[in-house]
Amino acid sequence: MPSAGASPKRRPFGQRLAAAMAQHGPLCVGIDPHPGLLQAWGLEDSITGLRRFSLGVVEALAGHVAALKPQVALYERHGSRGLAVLEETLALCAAGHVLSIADAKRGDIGSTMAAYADAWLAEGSTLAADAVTLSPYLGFESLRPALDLAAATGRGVFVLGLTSNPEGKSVQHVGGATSVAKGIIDAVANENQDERPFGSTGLVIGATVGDALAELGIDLVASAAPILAPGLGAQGATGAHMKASFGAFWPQVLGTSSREILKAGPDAGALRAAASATRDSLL
Ligand SMILES: O=C(O)c1cc(=O)[nH]c(=O)n1[C@@H]1O[C@H](COP(=O)(O)O)[C@@H](O)[C@H]1O
Repeated sequence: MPSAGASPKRRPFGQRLAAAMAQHGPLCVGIDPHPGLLQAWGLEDSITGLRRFSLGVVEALAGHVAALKPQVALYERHGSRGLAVLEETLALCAAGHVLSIADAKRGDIGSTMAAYADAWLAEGSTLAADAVTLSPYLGFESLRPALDLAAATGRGVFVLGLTSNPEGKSVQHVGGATSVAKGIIDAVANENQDERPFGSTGLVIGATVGDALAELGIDLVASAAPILAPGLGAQGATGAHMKASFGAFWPQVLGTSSREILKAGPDAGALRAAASATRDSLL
């Protein structure tokens, strides 16, 4: 069983991420083993294919990018053996000294949230990553067990603020100048007080949000949050779009792209070249 009370053995996630971004540039590569990508790599949609794909991505990119982000759903669809491959993938990230972000998008009532926190953030959990994505739409405070455990173990979280999908607006933009998303971003700012360059409570703001930050009057500098920005590549956003959308908040932004880079595999050199080209578009 994971041990929630263990003392931290590592620097806070926000500091470790800032160092990784300074060393490798502001790119995270998502590990999204879609059936079509497995096929394109010459692999079966099976546990063996999932394992070869996942370990191949980590082996190719550890030491070359700031972070890797396995998409948990694509392991869950293979059942318990898929989760075992995810555990192996996270362990290989740790061994390769590349930060891991488990894209699990967890969010539940507080008592259940504590169990999710144990899975993704506790010492001794085989699923623990350096950070996990969380959904705050049961109320930001419902995330408290995960926020507290991340702080205790030197891990981080990325809380959904403005998501990259077009449907997100129907919830997140509600309220205009006092939007639902702004309330979440203010709550994140409260978690990161006095932490610079940024704290360990991050935000997800889609690379595809266009003018939404300006329209909603959102100040990301005040949040002191690292910003995970998906939507780059396969969802249509480019580095130029992102720089226009984020403006003065750019130093906080960690772009993340999955399919656009993964389709360059399985050759490790081709994967690295695709990641480098995307990273360079963010510099
Ligand atoms: O939390 C995420 O990473 C996420 C949030 C969001 O708003 N939009 C979004 O696309 N994502 C994830 O980022 C990845 C994007 O994959 P690509 O579109 O292939 O680059 C997927 O795993 C999504 O689940």
